[in-house]
Amino acid sequence: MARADSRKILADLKAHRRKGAPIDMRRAFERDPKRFAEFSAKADDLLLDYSKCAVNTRTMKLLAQLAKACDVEAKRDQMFAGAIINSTEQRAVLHTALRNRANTPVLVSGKDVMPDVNAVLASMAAFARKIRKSKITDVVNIGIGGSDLGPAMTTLALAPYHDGPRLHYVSNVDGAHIADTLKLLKPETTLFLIASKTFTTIETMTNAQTARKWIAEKLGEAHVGEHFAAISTAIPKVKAFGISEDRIFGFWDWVGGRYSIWSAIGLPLMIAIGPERFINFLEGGHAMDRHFREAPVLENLPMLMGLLGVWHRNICGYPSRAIIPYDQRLSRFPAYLQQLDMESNGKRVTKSGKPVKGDTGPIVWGEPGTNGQHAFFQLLHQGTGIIPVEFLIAADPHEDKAMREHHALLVANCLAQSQALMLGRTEKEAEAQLLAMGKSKAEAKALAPHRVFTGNRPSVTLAYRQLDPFTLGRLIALYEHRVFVEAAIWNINAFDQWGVELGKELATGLQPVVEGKKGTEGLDSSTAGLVKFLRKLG
Ligand SMILES: O=P(O)(O)OC[C@H]1O[C@](O)(CO)[C@@H](O)[C@@H]1O
Repeated sequence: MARADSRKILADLKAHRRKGAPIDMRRAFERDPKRFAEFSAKADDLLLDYSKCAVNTRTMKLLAQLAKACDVEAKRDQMFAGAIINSTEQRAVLHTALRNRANTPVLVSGKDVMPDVNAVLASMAAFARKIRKSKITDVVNIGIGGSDLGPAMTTLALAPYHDGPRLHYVSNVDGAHIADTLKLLKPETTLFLIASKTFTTIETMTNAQTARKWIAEKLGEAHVGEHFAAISTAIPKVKAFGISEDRIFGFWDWVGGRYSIWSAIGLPLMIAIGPERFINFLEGGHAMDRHFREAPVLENLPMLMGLLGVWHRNICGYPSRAIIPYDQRLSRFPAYLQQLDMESNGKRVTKSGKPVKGDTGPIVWGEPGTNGQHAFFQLLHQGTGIIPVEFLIAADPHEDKAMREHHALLVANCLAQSQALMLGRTEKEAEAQLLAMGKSKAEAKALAPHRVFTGNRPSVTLAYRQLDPFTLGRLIALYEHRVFVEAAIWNINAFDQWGVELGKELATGLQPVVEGKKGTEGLDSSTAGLVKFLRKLG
């Protein structure tokens, strides 16, 4: 089908919503005891419950038609086949090859990439084993964006499996970050991993030079080599920094930074949890790839999440979505998804450079539950706008039986929040409750509006057995593919990030002005005023 069909389906979806699809969820649940069964799907033991979204059978049928009209399945197959789908950079997009545990050939310009993928994985494993057995007690990953968020988030998520040296992550160019980290370390037992796809990112290079100076000052220049290793696609630049070839772990231009946790960028995680568990993590990603390629659209978790994302963004007009893991170890997952989602789909032109009609990526944000409940949930429940929520919850915690009470409370809270968003509380119910609490009729009437919850607010819940390496791999791949599905429908390129360039260029120009080596002439008066103010106080 052509894109004209997709415009027609979008119009049908809008009409369908206007004319009152389900859409009172409370009543829909009362009427249909099978609602959960109809509007949930599983990939093995990973469950997506989307019955608490205001959709019905026709909504899902129209959304499936939209996926067809936008050729989502064909585009997916092109990605897996190594087609040049990152059109502005003329690159294939093959992070899936990095976790291709079936080891089937994956061709880029006619060449199978799997032998190189396997070779890097083997050298990472040998290095990780060596470090895990060595005197190294602390490993510091210096990187930013995709060269930081993935390993940092996964190291925290897999804390129960962490039996290697301590891991530290330094990303910010703010000297406070590396200074506070170095204070915790002994140079003799510290290894620095410099992680940068391009090996030009100014934050990473500045931190790397500071770390290099620290080692040289404390141990002598001759010892620098043994305390550094690097992860990059730019091997000559790494060598010029002074890191020997046997300590460089490469990857390829067909791996985007925010999709690179599966590559050598995952080395710190591998050092933390060991190569075998890292392979389990890759296997999880691969299992989700198979599900994405094989499951029919309405049983396919990434397709469903992508389609619901489009429903909420384009049909319902919700500008943001909240990610709330009821899993403390996923506390950096929302930050990780911010880069994955917003750097991929924060685009205003289509693949052919024309302005997009309608909206693209929403604002993604979140915090772990239950903490968020005591901070911003007020707005989720009673604010004037609607924000779809994505809850994540494990069935089986790692903590021992003595702490089961914690988990029961965690689960109860997670389920209660999605229930409250959906059910709400009417004014009549609020009044009745106040009367039962002993308030007078007049008091109940006055207070009731403050205690009303409009309800009918959408959420999905992702439930899994346990946050182990395999499941974490599945969850990350699920979100990657959801971003892909949305981009395919919006017809945008999810794999470039030109939007980060302008600020970088301007910062380079401003650095000498801030340092006082250049005057403020020609700058806008706000920037000039701020420079002067900061220079005076600094
Ligand atoms: O790994 P590099 O090349 O240092 O880049 C770090 C990050 O910077 C970005 O290019 C954005 O500035 C991200 O896409 C990337 O993950």
